[in-house]
Amino acid sequence: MKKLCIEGGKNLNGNVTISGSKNAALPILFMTILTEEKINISNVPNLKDIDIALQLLIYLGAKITYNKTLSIDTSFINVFSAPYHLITKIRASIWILAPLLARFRQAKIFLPGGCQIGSRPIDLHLNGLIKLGATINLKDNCINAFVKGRMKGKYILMEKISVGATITIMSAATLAEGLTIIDNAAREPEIIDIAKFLNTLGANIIGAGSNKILIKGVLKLTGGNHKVIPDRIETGTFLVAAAASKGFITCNKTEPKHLNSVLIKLTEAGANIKTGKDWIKLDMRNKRPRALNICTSPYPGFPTDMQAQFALLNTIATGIGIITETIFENRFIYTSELINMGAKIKIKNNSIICNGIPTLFSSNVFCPDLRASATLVLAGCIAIGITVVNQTYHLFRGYESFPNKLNQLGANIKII
Ligand SMILES: CC(=O)N[C@H]1[C@@H](OP(=O)(O)OP(=O)(O)OC[C@H]2O[C@@H](n3ccc(=O)[nH]c3=O)[C@H](O)[C@@H]2O)O[C@H](CO)[C@@H](O)[C@@H]1O
Ligand SMILES: C=C(OP(=O)(O)O)C(=O)O
Repeated sequence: MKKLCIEGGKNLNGNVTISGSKNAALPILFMTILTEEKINISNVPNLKDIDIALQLLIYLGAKITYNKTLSIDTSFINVFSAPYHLITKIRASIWILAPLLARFRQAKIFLPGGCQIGSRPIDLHLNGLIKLGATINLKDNCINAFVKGRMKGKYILMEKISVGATITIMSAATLAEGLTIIDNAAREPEIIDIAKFLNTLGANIIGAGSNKILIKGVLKLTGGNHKVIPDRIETGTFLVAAAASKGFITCNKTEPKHLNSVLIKLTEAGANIKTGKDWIKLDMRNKRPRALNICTSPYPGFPTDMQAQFALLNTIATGIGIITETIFENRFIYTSELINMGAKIKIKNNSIICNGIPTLFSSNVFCPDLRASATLVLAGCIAIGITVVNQTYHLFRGYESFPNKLNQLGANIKII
């Protein structure tokens, strides 16, 4: 596995172009199964997770070509089960289940993979499908699902807000008979993008972005074109890169509206922020951040996927900051690596208390998950000395050209 060797002590300054959203592109790719007609998708990020999703589609029989835009033709799909070695590599593979079930009335998949940041059950996905009429058997980590005829629209009250389960139910309900109402739905921008994509194909979805989504099932979807939204978590990560390194950055091709809660916290930390239609500028030159208190929550709250990056900001801030994680129960594994770099962090229940110090020192660190990987790379960029970042598999799952983009901002990262 690749390692990164980082010479630290750098200010990160300049312009960065934000890639398409991983967490919007992945479900959209699997939803191409819902139609027999050709679909063109642009702004798909070049990531390991996307490669795996495409391999899964190809395994099922899809024909895929790429020329700046991904063209996907799923009319040839004739396999309804997916292989263990692919499905278990990514969390997003769960989203193959509902489209197969909706179009072919059957699917067989293993439990999905993804970041090990908690137990991450899939009960809400499966219960949603069962409510819509599917029969599901779960045995030996394998899900066997089938349905007689079309699924039937229902009122579904989500007992917990889940991005993934909201997407599964939207997907199934699109081709179901009658009206489905998802109450207490996730409100993330990725959900809005998915609804926009499905509506382009002829679906009838309203309310995405609110906590109640109404889906009137249609018999068939057509083909169409879609451009994936910018990656708000990649944007937030680069803003933290500049804020933690006393830098000045412009993130281009992004969507400032999707980052409200993150921008509020960066401003509270002392950053000077300006936004335009598709750009965000952050200036933190000659300033140490002020420590922040943060509590993660579903959108529009502060994203759990930005928790680790902001913990890094607190490590070198003035004062004491408390970050509380409410979404995943095991998302602080990376803190031991930051402590090895000198950070003063204590874990108490689902919070980390950080006493800011002026600088971190280099170390040999190991990446436990995706956002932690990016955080440890940024820590290496600002620490004194040479940091070696090991286990970078997760980093390349979710960030396009991360070392290159950082090097263009003045970092010195070598892939070894
Ligand atoms: C590929 C992708 O888009 N991943 C994102 C997605 O993950 P993912 O879709 O897995 O996250 P969810 O929103 O579903 O999870 C939220 C909470 O609900 C729980 N839960 C979820 C499903 C279920 O059936 N039962 C259940 O109990 C989870 O364990 C977690 O505690 O949203 C998370 C929350 O914003 C992000 O951190 C991930 O980056
Ligand atoms: C947790 C994440 O990804 P996944 O759900 O794919 O594991 C993430 O994107 O931060």
